[in-house]
Amino acid sequence: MTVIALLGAGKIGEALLSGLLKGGHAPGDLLFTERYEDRARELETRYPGMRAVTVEDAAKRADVLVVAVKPQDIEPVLAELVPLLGPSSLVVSLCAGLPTVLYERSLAEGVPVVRVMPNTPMLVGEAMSAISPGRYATAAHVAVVKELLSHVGQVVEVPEKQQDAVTALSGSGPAYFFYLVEAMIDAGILLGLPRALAGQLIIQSAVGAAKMLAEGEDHPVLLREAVTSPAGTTINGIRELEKHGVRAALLDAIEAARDRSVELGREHEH
Ligand SMILES: NC(=O)C1=CN([C@@H]2O[C@H](COP(=O)(O)OP(=O)(O)OC[C@H]3O[C@@H](n4cnc5c(N)ncnc54)[C@H](OP(=O)(O)O)[C@@H]3O)[C@@H](O)[C@H]2O)C=CC1
Ligand SMILES: O=C(O)[C@@H]1CCC=N1
Repeated sequence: MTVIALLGAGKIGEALLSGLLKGGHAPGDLLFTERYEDRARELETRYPGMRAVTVEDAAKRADVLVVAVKPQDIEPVLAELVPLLGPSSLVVSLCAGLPTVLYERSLAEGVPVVRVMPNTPMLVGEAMSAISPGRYATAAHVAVVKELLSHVGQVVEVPEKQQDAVTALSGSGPAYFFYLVEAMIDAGILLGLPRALAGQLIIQSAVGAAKMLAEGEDHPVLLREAVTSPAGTTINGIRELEKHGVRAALLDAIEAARDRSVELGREHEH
């Protein structure tokens, strides 16, 4: 089985480890590095068989090194990796905004790098991951990464220049859905429903709507129209959403997220 080492096991790193375990990956083939002992012990306890290792060990033993630190923390990680990696290594970066060229400039010549933007639904095997090979990554490297990520959800390959937009849409996307659900549960509270009931009503509605969308039988516009009866309740709700500019707010929000991804890349240009 492919040995995977995660450099930085925070939220997305843990989601990947947990998703791979659920997908049948052997815990002994999953390694991770962590800055703090306490976090390392916490993960080892939560996922028996999985081991915290040093960066050196990770580089020696892993077929795939997955970088999952915050973009702001990348420099020391790269500095540690420089003497450890060569063309037979494979680096997968999950970091928002960081281009493959940043790695290629720092690491030894020929080290293959694949940039990936996943999302946290990896935890439940429903990730959307977009992958882009860097300069030294071959079709075989791409196939390895695709296979790996296919255990935790869907995978698409995109040109690297689309990764900032992808990050804004599917990388950050789950947060926007959670935010909407949270706001709708509050609306239930406003209308006098108990919180647990409001939660159940909205979450199951979200699951049902997501399933209809995923089955792809109809365009979202048609699905929405089918709920919107003439002179009914839904159109009154929609009028308020339009009045408050929710569509424009979503366009602006996702554009702002894209801009931040571009900025994160620029902050590490030099
Ligand atoms: N969260 C998400 O939904 C997504 C995140 N990403 C990307 O994944 C990366 C991680 O994000 P996220 O998981 O949210 O962030 P977290 O801060 O939760 O995770 C990063 C982890 O890396 C650890 N770390 C930092 N430096 C080192 C180091 N030198 N060696 C070992 N571990 C280190 C951090 O420790 P400490 O806590 O001590 O700082 C932390 O546990 C980011 O680059 C982000 O852009 C991509 C897609 C989705
Ligand atoms: O907020 C972030 O920067 C990360 C990248 C995509 C989702 N979370």
